[in-house]
Amino acid sequence: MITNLGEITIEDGVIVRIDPDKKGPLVALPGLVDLHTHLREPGREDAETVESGSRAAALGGYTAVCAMANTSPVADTAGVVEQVWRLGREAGLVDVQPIGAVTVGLGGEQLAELGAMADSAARVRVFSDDGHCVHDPRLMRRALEYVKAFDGVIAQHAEEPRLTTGAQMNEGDVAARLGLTGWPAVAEEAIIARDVLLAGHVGARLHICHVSTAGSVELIRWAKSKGWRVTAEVTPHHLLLTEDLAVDYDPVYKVNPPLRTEADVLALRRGLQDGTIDCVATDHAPHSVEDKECEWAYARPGMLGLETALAIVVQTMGPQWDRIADWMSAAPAKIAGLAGHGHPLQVGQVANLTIFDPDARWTVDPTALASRSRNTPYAGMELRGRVEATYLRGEPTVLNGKATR
Ligand SMILES: NC(=O)N[C@@H](CC(=O)O)C(=O)O
Ligand SMILES: [Zn+2]
Ligand SMILES: [Zn+2]
Repeated sequence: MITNLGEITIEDGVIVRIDPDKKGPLVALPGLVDLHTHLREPGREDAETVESGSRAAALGGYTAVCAMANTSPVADTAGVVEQVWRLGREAGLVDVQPIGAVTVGLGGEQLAELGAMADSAARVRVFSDDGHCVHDPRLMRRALEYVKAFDGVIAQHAEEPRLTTGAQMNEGDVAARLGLTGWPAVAEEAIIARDVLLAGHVGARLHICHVSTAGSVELIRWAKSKGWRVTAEVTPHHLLLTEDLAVDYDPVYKVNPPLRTEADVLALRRGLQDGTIDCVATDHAPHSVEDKECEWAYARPGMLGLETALAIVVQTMGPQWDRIADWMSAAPAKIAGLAGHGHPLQVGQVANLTIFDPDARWTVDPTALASRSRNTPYAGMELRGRVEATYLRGEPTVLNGKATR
């Protein structure tokens, strides 16, 4: 089959020709890769399934997503990660790469069978207790030592739980005014400081999930200057939104780590621009209506991200297409060790790609999203730029802004 996308020609799933003079107004990017997605299956299929989340991902321009382990049962054995991997293949909309839990049941007490997950059909290379912090420093050290043997990586949700008990939003003036318990920046920074030291000591790879504070950016910059193998991600929402949105107690803005201050947002953008932060990851966190549309204190933290990520990154960082290809495709593919993803658009490469219309305007309608949940913080917002088409190994998963299956 030969497909002609303006300047790019695909044949049998491979890019066979690029004619720069045929370049039109649309932007072609390598298929996006999300390092941090919650697909909720098994266990919370009411909020999302591998299939619905895969469709949301394809519509957002993704060709691969890494599925977080905080499912029920937890993805802490070869059996569960293989199940998620198989469900991803059946859905066939994106490559679903399971992340394995670091500890049994995310309990933080006993290492999970990391080697068995690595050797399974799912070939797990990224391990995370996301949702929870691997709190015990000795266990963290052992996890880093263990994955070093097969060049795996520990992705840490950096949150010192003793400093965030009962926390509801960023600690500061706004929380004080609203009467909500604060989640201080130091709770994130203290764990990052500890873990970059551990990663340096062990010589293993550490990845920091959803970096949210200016101080965290400084610590990661310092760790990288030491030559330690540390990478980091930022979410689209932490690049745009601030704590002030909590004023009306709308729990759609409740998220972990919390939305921070304008100064943090600007530091995160600078950190991404100067390479301190390696990539953008969505932390797509679907939650059911019961879990989300209730009082702030009872609502689960988390927001949708897959279908809006690219437009938000273009809005916050500008149309720097080569950098965006790095932040949202090459860098996350490299961190996750995903062969066949993240390569530049060149003749001879597998045709995983995204066609983006930078001028299309659309209004986010939570009920029109492919996700089974509707907890988007961008409801009613007009966004500029939309994914027109997504190709996975040359096959369209999205055409004219609609999923093909
Ligand atoms: N980000 C969130 O607020 N929630 C995530 C967990 C997490 O990423 O820590 C979830 O699983 O809902
Ligand atoms: Zn997390
Ligand atoms: Zn998460």
